Amino acid sequence: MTPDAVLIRRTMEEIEGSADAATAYFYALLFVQYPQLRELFPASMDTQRDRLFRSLLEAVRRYDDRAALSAHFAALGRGHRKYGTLPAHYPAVGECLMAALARYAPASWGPETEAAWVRAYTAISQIMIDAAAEDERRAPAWWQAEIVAHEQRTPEIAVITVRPDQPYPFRAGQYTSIETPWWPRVWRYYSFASAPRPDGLLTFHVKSVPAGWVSSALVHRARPGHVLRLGPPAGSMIVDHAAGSGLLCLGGGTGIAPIKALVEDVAGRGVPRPVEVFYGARTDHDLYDLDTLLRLDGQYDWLSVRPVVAFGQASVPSLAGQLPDAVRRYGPWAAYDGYLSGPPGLIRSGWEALVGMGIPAHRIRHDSVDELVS
Ligand SMILES: NC(=O)C1=CN([C@@H]2O[C@H](COP(=O)(O)OP(=O)(O)OC[C@H]3O[C@@H](n4cnc5c(N)ncnc54)[C@H](O)[C@@H]3O)[C@@H](O)[C@H]2O)C=CC1
Repeated sequence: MTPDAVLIRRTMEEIEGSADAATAYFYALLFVQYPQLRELFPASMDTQRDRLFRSLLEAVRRYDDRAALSAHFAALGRGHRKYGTLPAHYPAVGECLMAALARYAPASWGPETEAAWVRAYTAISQIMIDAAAEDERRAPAWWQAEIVAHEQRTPEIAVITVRPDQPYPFRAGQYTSIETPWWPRVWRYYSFASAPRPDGLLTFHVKSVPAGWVSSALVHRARPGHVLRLGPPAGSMIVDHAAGSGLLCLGGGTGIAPIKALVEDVAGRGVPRPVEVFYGARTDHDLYDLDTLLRLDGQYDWLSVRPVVAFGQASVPSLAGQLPDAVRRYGPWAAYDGYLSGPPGLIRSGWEALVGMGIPAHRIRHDSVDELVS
């Protein structure tokens, strides 16, 4: 570990217990000193506070892995364009961040620690600013997308199709951020439920969650004709077409959406390779996209789809129990690439199961668990 990383880690350890107070102080200071920045943030700051702290923790965790750090913050810099973030905003944020750290980590703060933080913050902001500037040359900061279809699959789940106002380039397995007209500046992440299509339309599977403003609005309020905003595509849960290995995919709940996109991607390549999909739901009523997946299963002999139902009697042929346990009953899987998509608990237990069955960690792909919960 570099000396800077040691100092930075110490600050974070000290601040961990009072992270909420420190982030609240940081934002209060920022909005008092720089009131013009307030309009870049949502009216309610609850989720935003957690995000900042998680982002700092992420930076600290990866501080000595420069390649991972750069990739993470470059994506964050591109993602910040949709908020209207400008290079001039970074020093203001840095100044208030240092003030919050100094106040809430007094034991580890001092000239040396401050210098280490300034170096780290300067490097990170430069990565974000450069990535945003480069992105500006080839892509808009956001896309407007009109809802063209809204299909209610269960009382909580809707399948929503939108038409972006400009071409939207992405890869199957990726996700984007969505803002609704009802909650300005509140963005949530959703995976694309299809591979890129010739008509340019994009589809998302949305489940309304308790206290989920964006998801509830998308499921219960949004209708064809409403216009959403989309951020840039992100995520690395994509198919490596250079490799010929099989794909072992675990999709839980609406987590089946990007898995379906991956299946379409493999089909579109026309190079058959084994794809084994385990589609999990709590009860068989929650298997809202089973018909589509079974249709694909019938169409392609390299694809196998197995529904897995955690609780209750199932009216369709399916496996019983939790997804990772069901996967363990089949195999061997060591030669497969693993894909995990669904609630954070499933990603964690699925990851352990796949590693336990011999798939190396670097061949297991999933999205950031932090982004899924926010
Ligand atoms: N790219 C991704 O990873 C995507 C993730 N999601 C996430 O998927 C979730 C979908 O929510 P719901 O449909 O309500 O899912 P859910 O709670 O109904 O669970 C879906 C499946 O995951 C299993 N599961 C849940 N917790 C588990 C655990 N701790 N260990 C093992 N298995 C577990 C359930 O048994 C079920 O088979 C949301 O959190 C959403 O953010 C949704 C779309 C894409």
